[in-house]
Amino acid sequence: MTIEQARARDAADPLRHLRDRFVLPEGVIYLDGNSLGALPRATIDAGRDMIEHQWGERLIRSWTEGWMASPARIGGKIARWIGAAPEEVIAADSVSVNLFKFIVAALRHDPARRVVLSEAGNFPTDLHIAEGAVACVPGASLRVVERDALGDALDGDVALLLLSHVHYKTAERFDMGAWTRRAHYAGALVCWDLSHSVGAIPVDLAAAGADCAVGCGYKFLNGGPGAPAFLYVAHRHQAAWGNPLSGWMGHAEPFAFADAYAPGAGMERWRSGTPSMLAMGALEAALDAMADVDPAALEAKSAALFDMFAEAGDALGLECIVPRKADARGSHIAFRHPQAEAVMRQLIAQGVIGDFRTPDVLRFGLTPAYTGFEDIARATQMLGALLAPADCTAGPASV
Ligand SMILES: Cc1ncc(COP(=O)(O)O)c(C=O)c1O
Ligand SMILES: Nc1c(O)cccc1C(=O)C[C@H](N)C(=O)O
Repeated sequence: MTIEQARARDAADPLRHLRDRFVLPEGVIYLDGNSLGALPRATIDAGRDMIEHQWGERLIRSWTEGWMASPARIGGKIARWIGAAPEEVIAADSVSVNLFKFIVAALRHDPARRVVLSEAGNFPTDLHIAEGAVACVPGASLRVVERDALGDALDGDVALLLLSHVHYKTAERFDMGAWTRRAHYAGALVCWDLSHSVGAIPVDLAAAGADCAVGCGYKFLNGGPGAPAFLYVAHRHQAAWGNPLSGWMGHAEPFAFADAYAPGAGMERWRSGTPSMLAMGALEAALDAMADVDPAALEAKSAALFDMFAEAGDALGLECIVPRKADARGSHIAFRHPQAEAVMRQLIAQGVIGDFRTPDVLRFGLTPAYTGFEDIARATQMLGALLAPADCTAGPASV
């Protein structure tokens, strides 16, 4: 596709106006929103208000003027992105910390089952945290198997199946409904890590019958570096499950300053310590900036961006490691290339920001809210120029 054709597609894109809601630096084609989302313009003013007014002027009064309620309020704003009811979601801590909470909670919930099952090659923190969490629970162990062996490994010992909805490297998407049903049939609970799906493709935890989920605030939700993550617990489990990181902010009455812990109602118990309010404010501003956007429209745009990139990749002879079927993948494209690291370094030096993932993967995030067709046309042209073998037959540029 020529640059002119790509521009025409951008002009016809019903989501094109969303791009203006983000700060996108001149001279940069940003294809890494699946790692760190771009800065929403609204976050700048919200950050100023948070610092100058809420912190600077209102000082400690802000805790009762909105800060204490913000994890649940923000959770309620995330709910629409994941097919949850507002009171099933809360913003808190990091994905890593929240995974720990759920793994220990699930193991405690059913003492007859001692195994946490996950996929080999899952995002490292999921496996590392699971390794640490099972070590805290007597008799528990972690079972890690290849994707095609998950079904057989889902036996009567499994307490929790821990899966990333979209794989961070290959973008493969699990069929959430089918795998949740399989886990339930085996008597296990499921925890979905939504880090690479939330904010880019529709997620429907309720329709899938999911038990619990965690997700990231700084990728497609654009909440800023180190943004708070979130937790989801289905209504039906909320009363019975407990947070092993039982900090005072998750207490039923934090300001009763009691010695003994009593869990807060609903999702409140999944809080642990004091939230970072500057980070909460940035995440909330980002969610508000996208509150009118339909996740299905984002998915359709993501698919169109993917197809354009994949076609260009085919023409360059690149090996795409992401499924071609739109409903079997997330919102990035990735190629295997023997010189992936060097190629990505050069691309970044030229202003095309994707990333390299070991050992040989070139990865490009497609953030439907702000990535344009012209971005893809230019990025793939630059990629093609880098990959083209040096033309030894050509003479000097001028004679
Ligand atoms: C699937 C997945 N889970 C978790 C994380 C990150 O966890 P944390 O926010 O705790 O660093 C990432 C990316 O960093 C991820 O891709
Ligand atoms: N969280 C990150 C960070 O603090 C530094 C660099 C990258 C990240 C990431 O988010 C990595 C990302 N989850 C990935 O899919 O590779």
